[in-house]
Amino acid sequence: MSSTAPQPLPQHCPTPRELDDLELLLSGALAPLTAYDEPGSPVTLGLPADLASAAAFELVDPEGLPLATVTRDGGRLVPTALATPAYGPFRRLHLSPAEARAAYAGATWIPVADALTTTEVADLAAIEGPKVLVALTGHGFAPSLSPVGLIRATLAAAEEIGAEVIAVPLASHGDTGADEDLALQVLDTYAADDAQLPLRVAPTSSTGVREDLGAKVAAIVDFDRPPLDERGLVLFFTGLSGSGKSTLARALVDKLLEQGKRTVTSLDGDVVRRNLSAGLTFSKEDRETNIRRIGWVAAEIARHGGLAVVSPIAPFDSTRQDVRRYVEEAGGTFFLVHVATPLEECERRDRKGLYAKARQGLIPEFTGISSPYEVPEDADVRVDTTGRTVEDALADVEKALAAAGLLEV
Ligand SMILES: Nc1ncnc2c1ncn2[C@@H]1O[C@H](COP(=O)(O)OS(=O)(=O)O)[C@@H](OP(=O)(O)O)[C@H]1O
Ligand SMILES: Nc1ncnc2c1ncn2[C@@H]1O[C@H](COP(=O)(O)OP(=O)(O)O)[C@@H](O)[C@H]1O
Repeated sequence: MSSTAPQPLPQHCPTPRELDDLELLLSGALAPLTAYDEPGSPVTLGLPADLASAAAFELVDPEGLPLATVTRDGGRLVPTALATPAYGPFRRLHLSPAEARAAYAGATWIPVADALTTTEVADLAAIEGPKVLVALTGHGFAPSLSPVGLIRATLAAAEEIGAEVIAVPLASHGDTGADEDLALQVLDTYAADDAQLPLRVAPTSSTGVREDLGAKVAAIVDFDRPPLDERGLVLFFTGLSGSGKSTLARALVDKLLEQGKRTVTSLDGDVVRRNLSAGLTFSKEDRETNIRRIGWVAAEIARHGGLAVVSPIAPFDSTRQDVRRYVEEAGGTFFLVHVATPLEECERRDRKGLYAKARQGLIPEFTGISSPYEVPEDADVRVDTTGRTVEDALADVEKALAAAGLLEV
């Protein structure tokens, strides 16, 4: 007897940008777009190689909840809703165009992509009739505030204006022109024939903290985006084995603890491999897993305004970029220190005798010998420790941190 049980569809968890797109495709907010990968549209879906030719698959959220099935129609990837996420702050404000029109038809529709100033609040309060502030909370669209910060700031302004607030997670697609066009299209869908105002803030500009904010809005902005030197910070030391990462990181951590201004979490490469990453090898895949784990923990520390000092080899550029993204998405600052001590000096030091073993072929895939190290081109500071004292080399890092307004040691 042959089994005829249907095979479950393969699953894929999209990026935060693609998840925002999914919500708007399904709610009708991106009309006339109803699918990913329409010709000429920035609303695309990246798929792993194993799904590149799958006829159908499921999109799941990061917790594994199936949100939609996707089928192919020519080159288009057409989603059909399975579930609507019921969680997330201010979910009740995520109205589809149909829901929003049922509630607020006849209003003036006002897109908001940053905290509103007192002048803007006064101008908007002077507009006659009902008003709806449309907070554009999608991934990367309003980069000066987090999505929840933007909604909180908009709600505070709305109280003074006498307006309603809805949240529309329109994401940035990395192209200002395309972003503005999509914003216009989305607003047209919500406003239909009602009055609407143009978008005031260039969507992808990081405007920093705006001047002239009312007290309530300013307090929300301060909480959401504290000054640089109070924000979460991840100091990421990368470099060859023996370059001096741990020594510099440890010296810095000690100074910070003596100073007593901030709490510090240290995630040293060797130490992490004995606990968080126990059992991982030095294959490319396992190294990437190791660095992403470190990055994930460091980003959570940054989310709470903490300071994490991490010092793995982290030989691959793309994984370092992933960590930068995790940290920045958590509202923290990522600061990359390349401990650029040359291989010859690291090998001369050979503190643990590993280079000698690697040269004899006793340790496979050894960084710098039989496994690559991709030199970072995005380092905030580069330090070659050859012939220098620890204090002297560390001073370069401290100067760069101070110059960036991040930390005074
Ligand atoms: N094959 C191979 N290649 C490189 N390094 C090796 C290897 N095997 C063991 N070790 C020891 O492990 C430490 C590096 O671990 P990391 O977690 O920092 O490496 S990675 O970021 O995952 O590439 C590294 O420690 P550090 O000297 O502190 O860098 C080495 O002591
Ligand atoms: N200026 C310097 N900064 C950091 N380490 C130095 C310096 N000069 C010499 N060293 C020595 O280099 C070695 C670096 O080892 P370590 O800090 O464990 O490197 P890594 O963590 O990159 O593997 C230590 O023995 C340290 O004493």
